Amino acid sequence: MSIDIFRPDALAGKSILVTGGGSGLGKEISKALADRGATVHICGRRAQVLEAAAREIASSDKAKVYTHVCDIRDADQVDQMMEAIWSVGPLTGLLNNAAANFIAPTKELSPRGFRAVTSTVMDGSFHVTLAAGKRWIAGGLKGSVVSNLVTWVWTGSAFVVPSAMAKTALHAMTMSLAVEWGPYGIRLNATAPGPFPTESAWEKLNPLPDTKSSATSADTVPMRRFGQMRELQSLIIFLMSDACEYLTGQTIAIDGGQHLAGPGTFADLSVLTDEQWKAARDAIVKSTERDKSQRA
Ligand SMILES: CCCCCCCCC/C=C/C(=O)SCCNC(=O)CCNC(=O)[C@H](O)C(C)(C)COP(=O)(O)OP(=O)(O)OC[C@H]1O[C@@H](n2cnc3c(N)ncnc32)[C@H](O)[C@@H]1OP(=O)(O)O
Ligand SMILES: NC(=O)C1=CN([C@@H]2O[C@H](COP(=O)(O)OP(=O)(O)OC[C@H]3O[C@@H](n4cnc5c(N)ncnc54)[C@H](OP(=O)(O)O)[C@@H]3O)[C@@H](O)[C@H]2O)C=CC1
Repeated sequence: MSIDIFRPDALAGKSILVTGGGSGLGKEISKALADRGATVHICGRRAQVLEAAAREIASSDKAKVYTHVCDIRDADQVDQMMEAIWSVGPLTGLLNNAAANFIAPTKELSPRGFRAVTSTVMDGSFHVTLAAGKRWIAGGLKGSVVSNLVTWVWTGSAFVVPSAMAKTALHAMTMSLAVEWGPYGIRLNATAPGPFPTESAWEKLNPLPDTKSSATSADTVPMRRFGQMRELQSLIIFLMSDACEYLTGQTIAIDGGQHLAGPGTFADLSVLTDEQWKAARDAIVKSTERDKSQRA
């Protein structure tokens, strides 16, 4: 059956858990999933934040929204949450979105600081993926896992080393389980957003008003702007729908080309004027003509 992902009910019959769905990108994506007819489960550690988010998510549609207070670092809590979810009905999709991060010089990180990030991003996402996956396999059900990663899985990043390490581990999980669980009809993909400003991420990654990193600047994005929520929402709807079930094991960048425009490329030349390009060409031609004049 072909699915038009632009149909308002493209996700009717779907049930999707969004970890960290109480704030930021998770909340906005949850709204879009509910809007397309999915039942949405959100989890996080703060009950009040989740309740407020659930009201917002449900207001955009009649879809059902369930909240779960759960620290995904604790595998037992994750298993209890998954039991509660399955008592309502099995999931069809999981968005690994919950994360922890802050900028810090790596030489200053304590073991607990390192674990605060990696245990949330890597261990936590693995716990939730495993808890969903083993239930899908036992029940003979298909499933779609999408993990919200970052382009540092390809480039690495200074000053956010635990996050870069843990997100890269999930990139490896995505490729590995796509193969191991493909025969069960379980797909794993990931998104790697560029800068989509959210309150919490910007407080932790852009804390100094006068020391802005190029990572959080729109100027470094070839498209010269931040990402818009609806763009990320559309990609996740697509990955959670039945529109392209042959797509698995992929991490898809949605960053306006930012990670391809690094200082080792000529990306910065996009500021040259036509006159400067003409001068550059003249200089190159002169160099070539000198070379030619020396040929036999
Ligand atoms: C491509 C480009 C795209 C553009 C840019 C965007 C790229 C986005 C990519 C990814 C973005 C995100 O993930 S943004 C996600 C942002 N959201 C969050 O982080 C929400 C969750 N965060 C949290 O809960 C907290 O901030 C966090 C500290 C991480 C964990 O809280 P906990 O209560 O578990 O931990 P705590 O007990 O407070 O602290 C644990 C230890 O961590 C240390 N610690 C805490 N903050 C510290 C700090 N700033 N510097 C050093 N160390 C720190 C403490 O001193 C403790 O160590 P000891 O002193 O030894 O005890
Ligand atoms: N914003 C951006 O530009 C980009 C974001 N991303 C990724 O998108 C995702 C969302 O980021 P963003 O919305 O900006 O950040 P937020 O801080 O708003 O979202 C993180 C969410 O994770 C939850 N969370 C954190 N730790 C745990 C835990 N141990 N157990 C359960 N839930 C937890 C938080 O809720 P609570 O504190 O209540 O537990 C919060 O709702 C992250 O994976 C991030 O790496 C990637 C690239 C760019």
